[in-house]
Amino acid sequence: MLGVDVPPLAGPIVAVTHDSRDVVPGGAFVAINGFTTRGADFVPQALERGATLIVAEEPIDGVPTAVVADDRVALAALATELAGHPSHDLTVHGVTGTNGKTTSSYVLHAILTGAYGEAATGLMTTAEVIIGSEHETAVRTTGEATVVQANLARMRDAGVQHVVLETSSHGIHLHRVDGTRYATALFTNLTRDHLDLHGTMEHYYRTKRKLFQWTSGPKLANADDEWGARLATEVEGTRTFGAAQDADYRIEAERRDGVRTVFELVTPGHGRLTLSIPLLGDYNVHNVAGAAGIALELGMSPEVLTRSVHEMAQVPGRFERVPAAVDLGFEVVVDYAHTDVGLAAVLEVAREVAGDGRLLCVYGAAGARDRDKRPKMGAVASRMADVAIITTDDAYHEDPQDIADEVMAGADPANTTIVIDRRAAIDSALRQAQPGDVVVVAGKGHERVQHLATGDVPFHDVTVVTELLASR
Ligand SMILES: CC(=O)N[C@H]1[C@@H](OP(=O)(O)OP(=O)(O)OC[C@H]2O[C@@H](n3ccc(=O)[nH]c3=O)[C@H](O)[C@@H]2O)O[C@H](CO)[C@@H](O)[C@@H]1O[C@H](C)C(=O)N[C@@H](C)C(=O)N[C@H](CCC(=O)O)C(=O)O
Ligand SMILES: Nc1ncnc2c1ncn2[C@@H]1O[C@H](COP(=O)(O)OP(=O)(O)OP(=O)(O)O)[C@@H](O)[C@H]1O
Repeated sequence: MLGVDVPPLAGPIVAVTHDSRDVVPGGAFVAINGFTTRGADFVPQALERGATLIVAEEPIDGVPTAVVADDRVALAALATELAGHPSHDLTVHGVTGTNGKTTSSYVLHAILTGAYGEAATGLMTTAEVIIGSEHETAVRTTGEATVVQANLARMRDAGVQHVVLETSSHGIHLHRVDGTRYATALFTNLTRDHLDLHGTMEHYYRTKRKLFQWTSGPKLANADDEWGARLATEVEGTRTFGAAQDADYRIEAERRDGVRTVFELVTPGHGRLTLSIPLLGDYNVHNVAGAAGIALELGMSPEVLTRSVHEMAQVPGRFERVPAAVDLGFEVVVDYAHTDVGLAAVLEVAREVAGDGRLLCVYGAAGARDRDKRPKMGAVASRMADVAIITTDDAYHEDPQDIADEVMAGADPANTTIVIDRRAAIDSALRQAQPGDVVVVAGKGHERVQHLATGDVPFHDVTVVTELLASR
């Protein structure tokens, strides 16, 4: 299976992992040569925990080792074999791109659920893993191969038929989806990101292109994105969606209808469809158009498609409206925007919804990464919101006050204050909100934990907002 001779084994391998802390007796440990540490250093721990097979790129002194050309390829091969190649029994839909993967994945999942029923569908995204009616919080966008294969196997065993798999470029590049057979592929867009892993945009693009090269069935790329347009010319059988005149699935006549968006999708096989979606923002029209295109390419009826997107639930933590606020006459929106660009996008849509009302924004910058964006976020919030409250995001090992001060450096003190405690900051915004106003709580979206130097604490913005409103 690994293409190498393995040392004699006492019995069959019962499990595989790349993390010595997760080794079980009778399991295999793949010692990965990581970016920061060497898995080989943890072989003694793996053996202590009962590993009966050690796999590595180099022989390990004194330990019978199965030497492989690529440790991550081997990890995926073992994981896929142990899970029994579950993707071969499923229809797997891959969604990739820099932005919009999670939202597009939810839309496609909603359409597939509308067509085949909840029990027949599954989803793996940044926000959640869904197996039929069961929802679990996800850890990564695209988990390790062991996680991907185990989840696919659970879905197969539960009777799921269609799985939407959000596929990050890390997932592709680090072989987390090797062994997964994709039936369809959707590409949302490509913008500057993850260059620490890829080095160049060209490498980033080529990594995402692999998903399309692996997929035999329907493939759809965003014609309004230069990389998407290129993808359509480079991978045979790829069709396009977007507002571009030559897009196969063309977006037209987009308009906002309260807290919904209505648009027309001009399709190659079913003429002009009118879609009404509970999502706002031009980018979400693109996310729906791509997912709708895949569904139609699969042969789904336009009626099922139209009904499914009309009735779809909100996407967790992506412009998620908190119902409890609506009764009080204002809107509270929880969003995952955690960069200046993301914040500007969400505030632009929120401003439209607010109309003559005021826009209040609670936000913060994460610790331990990308300090440049902090003052930029401060500037965006001050410019676009009427009232801005800087608070703590995931501070990690940093002092939240230091981060807030750096955000404040770009903000206008005339409309910005700092409230370090996130619950108190949200409470302050809610207390100031009047009927007609919109409060945006940005940064953590679907997340349920806040990472602080003092430890992890449970924190879920939607829950906190709901609790605070209930206690009024
Ligand atoms: C940058 C990146 O992707 N890093 C991944 C990489 O880490 P690494 O090479 O630094 O690992 P390492 O710390 O050097 O450790 C080497 C090996 O020793 C093992 N080890 C380590 C300690 C120990 O006690 N025992 C042990 O066995 C580790 O499990 C690992 O196998 O290999 C690890 C094992 O495969 C991954 O867990 C890790 O993902 C980290 C956690 C991560 O944060 N990844 C993010 C960036 C990511 O993948 N994000 C994308 C989404 C991107 C997006 O679209 O926004 C995602 O799909 O989630
Ligand atoms: N098609 C799109 N184009 C540009 N921006 C988008 C698009 N879709 C969503 N966004 C923005 O990106 C944010 C994250 O959206 P989403 O979670 O769907 O993307 P993602 O690619 O899955 O990112 P992540 O994996 O970090 O969740 C949204 O809150 C929105 O501000």
